[in-house]
Amino acid sequence: MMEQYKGATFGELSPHLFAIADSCYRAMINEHGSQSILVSGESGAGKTETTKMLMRYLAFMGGRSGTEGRTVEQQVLESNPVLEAFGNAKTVKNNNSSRFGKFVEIQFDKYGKISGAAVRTYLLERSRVCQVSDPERNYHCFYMLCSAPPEDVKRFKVGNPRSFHYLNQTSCYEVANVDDAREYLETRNAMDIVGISQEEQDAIFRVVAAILHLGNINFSKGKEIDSSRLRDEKSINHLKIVAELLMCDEKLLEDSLCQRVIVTPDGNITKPLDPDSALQSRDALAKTVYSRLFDWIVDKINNSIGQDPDAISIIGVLDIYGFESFKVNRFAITTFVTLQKCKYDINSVSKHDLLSAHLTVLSNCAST
Ligand SMILES: Nc1ncnc2c1ncn2[C@@H]1O[C@H](COP(=O)(O)OP(=O)(O)OP(=O)(O)O)[C@@H](O)[C@H]1O
Repeated sequence: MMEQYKGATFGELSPHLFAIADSCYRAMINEHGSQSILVSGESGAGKTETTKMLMRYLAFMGGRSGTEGRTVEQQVLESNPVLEAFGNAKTVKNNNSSRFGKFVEIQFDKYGKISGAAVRTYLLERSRVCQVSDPERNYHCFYMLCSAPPEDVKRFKVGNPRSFHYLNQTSCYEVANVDDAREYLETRNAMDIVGISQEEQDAIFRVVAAILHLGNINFSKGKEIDSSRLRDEKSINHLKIVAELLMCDEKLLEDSLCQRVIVTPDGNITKPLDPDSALQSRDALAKTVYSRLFDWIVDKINNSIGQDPDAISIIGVLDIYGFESFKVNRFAITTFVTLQKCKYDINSVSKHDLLSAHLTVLSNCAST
């Protein structure tokens, strides 16, 4: 199919994503300018699969033959299973839904050959780490770790996913035709390929396990007014495990959950948190640690692939978030507020205005 579309005039053959990739590659060569392909559509429409096929076509056109070792394009394609383990989850619409935006930048030299690449990710859905509802699941990596070989389950102190609060808010633990135990081994294998060492892999899964235990820490009222303390022996035990896995001081960890530090010009003031606020600070920590882990993995992949500072042009492929429809959509509410701030009358808003409001919200999210 790639051979058929290679060099064919656009529109001459049936519509195909290879026709788009081919005209994009030719435009880059003939007009000496960088190009971008935007892949958009509803969740589950096939954007991520399309992005992978577009990359295969660009590798077919711009790949180097006879290169020793793994080529840039192979490495980009091989990074997908790692990104999907940490950034994809089962949703209502798609068993393998990307919960982040991805811009793959493929760099070309003056001969039109691929010389480097970079993967940039946007707006990982952090809330999923702590909050998930039926019939959806949390990120794949959590279930993979719980289904790991017995020695790893013991080493990372995990077990049945039903015993973790961040996983048992929904009754969905398995995905049809997906074997989490096999996916765990395949993800570790994919990590080997993208240059993540065994030691680093262990550290990654320690963080994943720590987040699961963090979610099982609960609080009750402390002695002082509006203060909190660990609720019971179970919570104390989970805190100990988190501190051990994250290699941090147990007391400092507890303080960071039960207290808030206010920075003032006259010095720092420590204020206790009530049990509800302590729960919020627990969830905030889990979300922050997870999104930093994700960013670290993306950086690691980029270092391993390698960039070409002398690239003549690039082809970017943007795989954006799939559109979804919720009963309560907080993003839409934020957009509505933004529209009101912009003094729009909501009843006379055109699609174009709505889109620019969405973009304003997106860029605000990105900058905060
Ligand atoms: N070209 C294809 N051939 C066969 N199956 C496909 C193809 N494209 C997509 N699918 C099927 O549809 C599912 C959803 O595709 P994909 O994950 O690419 O959707 P998406 O648009 O990226 O969704 P989201 O926005 O939720 O991430 C895939 O897991 C696969 O089973």
